Amino acid sequence: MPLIEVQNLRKEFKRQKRRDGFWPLMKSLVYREYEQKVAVEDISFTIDQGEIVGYIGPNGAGKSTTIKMMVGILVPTSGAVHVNGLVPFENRIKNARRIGAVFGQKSQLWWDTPVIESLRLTKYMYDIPEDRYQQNMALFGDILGLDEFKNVAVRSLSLGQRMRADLCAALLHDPDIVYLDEPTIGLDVVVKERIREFIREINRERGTTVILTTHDMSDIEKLCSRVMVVDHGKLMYDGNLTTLKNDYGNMETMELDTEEVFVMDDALLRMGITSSQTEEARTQLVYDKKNINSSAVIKWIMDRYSVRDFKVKETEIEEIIRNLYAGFSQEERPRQEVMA
Ligand SMILES: Nc1ncnc2c1ncn2[C@@H]1O[C@H](COP(=O)(O)OP(=O)(O)OP(=O)(O)O)[C@@H](O)[C@H]1O
Repeated sequence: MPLIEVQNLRKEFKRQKRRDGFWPLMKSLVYREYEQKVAVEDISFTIDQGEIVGYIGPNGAGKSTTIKMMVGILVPTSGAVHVNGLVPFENRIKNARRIGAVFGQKSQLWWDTPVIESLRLTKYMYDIPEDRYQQNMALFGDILGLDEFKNVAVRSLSLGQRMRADLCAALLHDPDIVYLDEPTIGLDVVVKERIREFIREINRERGTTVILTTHDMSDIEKLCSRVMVVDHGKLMYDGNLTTLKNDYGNMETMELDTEEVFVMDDALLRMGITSSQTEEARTQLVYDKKNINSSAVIKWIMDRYSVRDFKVKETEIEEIIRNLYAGFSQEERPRQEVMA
């Protein structure tokens, strides 16, 4: 049986219509008008124990709403969620004991209390046996480097330190599932790497299932074998990263350094090549490698310019996701900029 089962899940919100202008605003104070917002629309998926799944999509796509229904904070309008065989909103306490959650912007620790005391309080809250607490503190503390700041009050921690402390607190009671919302946002590269290592380790050592929402595509590349892409409340893609890359990652970028100033030519535009300048005043040409061969492009350039240097770059995952959205947009809705 899958650990998480989501079937035809839907969530609608009723919200008051906003009116602009003085009289419409006055009128709306007397006559309240509501509009319906479908935040999650007919989403179905299953997640097995031990998976690390990236749940991604642009702002307002419906990611948090889905996760809130899996945690039991929100009641679905229709459809069903089962976690560990339980309906989360009917079994909030039981469900809470088996899950951990870290929401990037909010800490679950006691603000004025030193980290180590906060973690001890978590131990009592979840009734964690002393020996298990010690084992977990040793493993987590080591990877997360908690010793550096364990006696500092939570309010005085840097963002990266706080995130490390929060991750430790969320996993102390050995949850089966952990929901991580933007766990690396705003952190420097070293701390990001430490946090990713921690996520890999608890998944490997403890078999913890991880559901990760992030706008940082390196998190996805480094951690997730499976990605679910949600947009406008609908599940647009569910599969592995390699297929996502193969299906949507056909864009190639050529970076050029030429003696002469490069001027974009109509012939290149007609071939579907776009150009931009890098900060170092190099030219970047972007094209679909399904249609265009990079040697044909470089030949065209070399016939006209003295090329000092050029390199062809692998497609960045951000580019893939942008293509993915652009693909959907052509079919369904106006093009939009995603994952800036
Ligand atoms: N309590 C609520 N009342 C009304 N509308 C809501 C409520 N919560 C979310 N929404 C709306 O539902 C849609 C989906 O929101 P949700 O927070 O799930 O998106 P998200 O993908 O998590 O976005 P982000 O990446 O910005 O966190 C948005 O249009 C949002 O404005």
